[in-house]
Amino acid sequence: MNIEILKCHGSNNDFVLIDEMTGAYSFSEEDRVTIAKALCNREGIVGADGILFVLNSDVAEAQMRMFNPDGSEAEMCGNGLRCVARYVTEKLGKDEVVIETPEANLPVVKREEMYEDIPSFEVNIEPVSFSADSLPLHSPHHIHIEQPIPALSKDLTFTALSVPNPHLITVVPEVHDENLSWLGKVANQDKELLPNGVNVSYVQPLGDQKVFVRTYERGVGLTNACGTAMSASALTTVIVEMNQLNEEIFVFNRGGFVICTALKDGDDYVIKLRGNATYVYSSTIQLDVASSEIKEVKDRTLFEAENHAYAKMQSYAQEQITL
Ligand SMILES: N[C@H](CCC[C@H](N)C(=O)O)C(=O)O
Repeated sequence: MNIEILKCHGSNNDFVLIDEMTGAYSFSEEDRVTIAKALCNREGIVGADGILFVLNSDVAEAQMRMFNPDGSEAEMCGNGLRCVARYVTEKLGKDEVVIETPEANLPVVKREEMYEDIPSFEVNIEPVSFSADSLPLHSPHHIHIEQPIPALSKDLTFTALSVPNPHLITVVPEVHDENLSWLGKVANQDKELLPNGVNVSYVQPLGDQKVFVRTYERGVGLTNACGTAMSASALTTVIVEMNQLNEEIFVFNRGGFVICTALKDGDDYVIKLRGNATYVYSSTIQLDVASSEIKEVKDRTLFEAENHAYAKMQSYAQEQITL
């Protein structure tokens, strides 16, 4: 089958967006898993941290379904939702729409530039829960805020929350990728402790309302950035009184930076995630579902200007981390 693809990214957490609103495709659930594994494969011709299927919705302007490279479907994807927000708002000629996701219909809005020539999109990250059952995390504690998890580490403490995909957050003085990789693998292998797996993030404080976040993503591994993890990390820094509620928190990552704001609505938290939604290229892929073989059947259309602009924003972000 031929599939039109749009390669895009949020903070260099990159995705393949496939528009099903046109009715051109009728993917089975098996097709979605095959497409995710084939197109995300970094040894293949495309390579990505996930697939964003954009579908029609009965309850919102569009629906997003996100699949990890291992074929698993995630409840939510923050960087991906910004890319879908840009795609749907531009397609419908609106600045604000609602996107249906598995556990919530989320408002998304086009915001002003956050860096020279980088328009920003702001999305709601919710529902948020600190209940261990919401991940699920099988633990003697109902709530984990800076609590040890002996099965994972003898000296780190963790905050557990779902947004609504599952996250473990730990604050560290310095980020070491090899330690995080090991921790992420152990956490995602222990199906007794975390039956649905988990995204694991290190948070390094950088000063007032500024953090660096590095994430080992469930179903992927280490990525440049994880939108839901950066949001969960920002909220965690508020809960542990490192940063302020209702104030912008600049979350730096390997791929750039985003701006998170944690808000409280009664007993519920919601996190506003604001960041880029950059297009890299569009193309047409021919996929043989039986063999999972893919080949490109059209020359790529490159979005060179916006990638040039984004490269400048990314080097600005790298400078902030080393300051
Ligand atoms: N790996 C994540 C899904 C993608 C989330 C991430 N790319 C984001 O931007 O939030 C999970 O399985 O929960």
